[in-house]
Amino acid sequence: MELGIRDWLIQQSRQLGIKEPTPVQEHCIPAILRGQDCMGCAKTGSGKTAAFVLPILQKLSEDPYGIFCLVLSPTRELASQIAEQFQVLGKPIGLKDCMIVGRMDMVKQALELSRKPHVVIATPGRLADHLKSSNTFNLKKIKFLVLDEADRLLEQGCTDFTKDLEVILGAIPAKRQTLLFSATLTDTLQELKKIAMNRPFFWESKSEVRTVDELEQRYLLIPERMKEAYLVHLIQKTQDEHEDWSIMIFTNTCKMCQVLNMMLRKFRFPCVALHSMMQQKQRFAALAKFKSSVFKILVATDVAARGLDIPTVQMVINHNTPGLPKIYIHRVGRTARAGRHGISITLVTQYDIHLLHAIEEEIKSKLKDYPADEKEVLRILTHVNVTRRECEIELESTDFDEKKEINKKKQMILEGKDPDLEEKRKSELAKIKKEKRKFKERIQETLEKQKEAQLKHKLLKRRRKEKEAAKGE
Ligand SMILES: Nc1ncnc2c1ncn2[C@@H]1O[C@H](COP(=O)(O)OP(=O)(O)OP(=O)(O)O)[C@@H](O)[C@H]1O
Repeated sequence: MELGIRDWLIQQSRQLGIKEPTPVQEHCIPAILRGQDCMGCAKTGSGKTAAFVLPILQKLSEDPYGIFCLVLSPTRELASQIAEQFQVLGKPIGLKDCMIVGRMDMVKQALELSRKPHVVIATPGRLADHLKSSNTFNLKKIKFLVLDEADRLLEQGCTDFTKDLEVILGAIPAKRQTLLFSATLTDTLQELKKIAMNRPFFWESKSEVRTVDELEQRYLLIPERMKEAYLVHLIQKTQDEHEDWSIMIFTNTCKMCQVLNMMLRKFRFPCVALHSMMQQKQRFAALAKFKSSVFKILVATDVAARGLDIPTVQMVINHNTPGLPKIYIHRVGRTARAGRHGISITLVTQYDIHLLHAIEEEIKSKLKDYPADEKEVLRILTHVNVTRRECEIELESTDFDEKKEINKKKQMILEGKDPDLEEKRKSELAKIKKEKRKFKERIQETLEKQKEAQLKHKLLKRRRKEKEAAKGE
């Protein structure tokens, strides 16, 4: 590499199969080494992680101290993956890293932080908790702040990181290098520019199409009640036709994820689930089993949509059409990475056609129809639907929904809210809304009655006039 990267790092990169730089690396690494802030927007699987890990390690090797760099990631699994890249590439300099993510032992983490690791890789919530509760470490001397999946960290999705980011940004020095990366930076560009304060070097891959050429993108227009039968059919077909295969299935809720996983297991498919209602240890274990091909199917919610790099994944199936094109881009980006081929199949019902159009408009490419064997799907339809229903009943008999409520309450407590008060507030709000709706309906009714009366009155008047006119004649 002619990018100013030292020999030891080049040697180390080779161990990861990194020989020639990808475009995002070619452009961003020199800028980072020059000391500039950097915003890199490049397609999924194009090597954005090494684009920041390599120059940071080089700078660290020139002046090693802790805590030198802070990396923020939206999910715990992605944080763990970034930590792995730092560990492999930073081995020759004896890199000390530390991962600070939620639902893992906080005391152990505090101890690790106090030992001044070179690099801290964290999810915002847990790091903010440590900053608020502990004085055994500080981030006042960090040289680098990295926001991986930067747009996700800034948007107000179901997990809102903005408050935690405020705490973190308040704890780090203003004089630092800020590096922001994602495959979808453009929506949040202005907010991101505020975080990268020193007129950042901005690099975006030029291609019009937002997904990679090696990805074959298909859709299947089907009725809602046939989704699972198609899913089973697609998996069976892949299993029959390929010796080496691996599929990621994305669903929209934790419950659906759990039901599909149970159902596919009943069909003896080797699959595991990954969603936010699982214990963190289970989550890491599920991912490890999928990565090592012990299980060939991962059924996941969008917690696995961004950043995860599992080279063996050949197929992504969207069990639901993503409501946001951005989510689609990240989901299908779990396959066809680093120049490999891959296929994505999105299940679209008659109610989701507008979503499909929005996706096509955003990615600047048309999805093609997938030719499925409908007869085969019809043959298994009843069996699949009965099995699915059985799994739903089975799940309902467990405390899955209850756990969800408990998790919600826990989250509220962490946010400093009183769950009971919140509950009351919600039900009162619902009551007020209901009353308002009733009031509106009553007004509507009265207006309609008035209109009707006016019409009747007009009609009578007209008839009377007509009668009088007739008499006059
Ligand atoms: N220069 C390179 N040559 C070959 N492979 C590379 C190179 N750089 C990175 N890779 C490999 O490409 C894969 C994808 O890289 P990475 O996970 O960094 O992608 P990404 O751009 O961050 O994707 P996403 O947007 O999905 O997070 C990894 O397995 C990585 O080891």
